Parts: sequence; C-alpha cells; structure tokens
Amino acid sequence: MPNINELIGGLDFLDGVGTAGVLAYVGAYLALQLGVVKGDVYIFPSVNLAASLAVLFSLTGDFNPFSVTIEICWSVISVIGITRIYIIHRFVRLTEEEAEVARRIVPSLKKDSARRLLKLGRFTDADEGTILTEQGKSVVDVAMIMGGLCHIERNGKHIASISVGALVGELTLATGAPSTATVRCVVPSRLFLISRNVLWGFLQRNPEAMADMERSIAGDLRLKLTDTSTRLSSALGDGSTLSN
Ligand SMILES: Nc1ncnc2c1ncn2[C@@H]1O[C@@H]2COP(=O)(O)O[C@H]2[C@H]1O
Repeated sequence: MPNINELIGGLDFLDGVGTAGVLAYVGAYLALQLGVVKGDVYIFPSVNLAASLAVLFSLTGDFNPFSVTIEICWSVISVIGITRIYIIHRFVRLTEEEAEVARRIVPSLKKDSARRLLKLGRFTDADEGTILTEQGKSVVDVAMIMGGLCHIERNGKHIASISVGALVGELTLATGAPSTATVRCVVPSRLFLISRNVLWGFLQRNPEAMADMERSIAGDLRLKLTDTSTRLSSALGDGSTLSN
C-alpha cells in the first residue's frame, strides 16, 4: 500500500491544480453551511468559479465528459451569480424614503430584496385624525411613521405619543391578535404602510428579513416601554404605587 509521501510524490501539476479546486469547493460549501459566508456576496460565487476552472483545467489531462459538463455548468452559474450581485450593487437604487424604511426595518437585506418588500407596501400622506389601528380590532396595515405625530390611546385615554421612525402594529404582527391600542395621527403624517398579512408572508419566506424585523421591533419596543414607564412614573409622582 503506498504511503502518503508516495501518493503526494505521484501527483503532477494538473493533479495539484485539481486538488486545490476540490479543496476550494469543499471549503466554500463548508463556510456557507457554517454561516461564515453568505451565498449572495462576491466571495462565494468567486471561489466556486475559481474552483470549477481549476478542476476543469485538471481534467485536460484526464478527460471525462461528465465531469467537464458539471464543471462548465458550475462556472457558468458562478458567473451568473457574480453578474447578479454586480447589477444589484450598481443599478438597484432605492429612493431616500425607501432607503429610510429599509434601514429601519430590514437593514441587512440586499437592495433587491428590500425593494421587493417595499413594493408590497405604499407611502401615503395621512390627514390629521386618521386612525391607524383600533384597540381590540385586528391590525390591517403595519405602519412606519416617516413624518408627523401619532397618539396612542387606551380606552379613549391618550397614554403615549410616537413619531418619526416608530412602528405601528408590530405588537400583533406575528399573532394577528386584537391590537393593544388605538393609534391616531394628530397632525398630517407621512407613513409607510404594508398589509400585516403580506408583511408576515414575506418575513416567513425570508428568514434573514425576519431576523432583522425582530431586532427592529425589539429596539422599537425598548423605546416605547422606556417612554411609557417614564410617563407612568411621573404620573405616579406623588409617591403612590400601582396595586395589582
Ligand atoms: N405604550 C405604547 N407606546 C407606544 N406605542 C404603543 C403603546 N401601546 C401600543 N402601541 C402601539 O399601538 C399599536 C396597536 O397595535 P399593536 O398592538 O399591533 O401594536 C401597537 C403598538 O405599535
């Protein structure tokens, strides 16, 4: 049985290139599975392209039609991937408002995916008095406030105010449960609206967007809770406490 030195010694230049190609393939795939690289950044298709060309080159010494076919397909698919990423970087543009929404709710989404999400919703100017959600009723549209001011009302009482950057309807996004408050625009407001069902469907099909959205909601909740707790403690400023 040949030992390792004899095996390595028996490799010629083409074998060496082929081996490097195989290692690159396996390394890229392992990195993808470990989450070290993503499939939609340049590095993954580039390494795959280099690997397929290396293996293709090594096959010139030992022709095999099936291996050559798969390597050519791999090279072509890698070039398609690289071209797609280039087109997204170079040509997909978001308007300022679109970019603001994308940064706020899905900051790590690629521009083309963010654009797909944004196309599912709409920007609108809401008049003073517009009601965005009604306490106890299911939320129809989740909103992001781009400009203006809204009041949060519980049982007809104003309990908090939200403005630019705040989300509306996020608390019941996942469950579709009755909304926890009535939200009313108290000045003309600029909004981004997206149907709750449509948004939820998109998030379920896009785990990366779901993770982003969960982070955005967590950040939003932190601000809202802090604000509400501050209001509550100043309302109880006379030293009284809430009884249960
Ligand atoms: N205390 C609060 N501060 C800020 N916003 C709130 C508060 N309570 C409810 N909301 C918002 O009002 C929305 C009503 O619908 P949701 O319960 O889905 O999500 C809720 C939040 O977006």
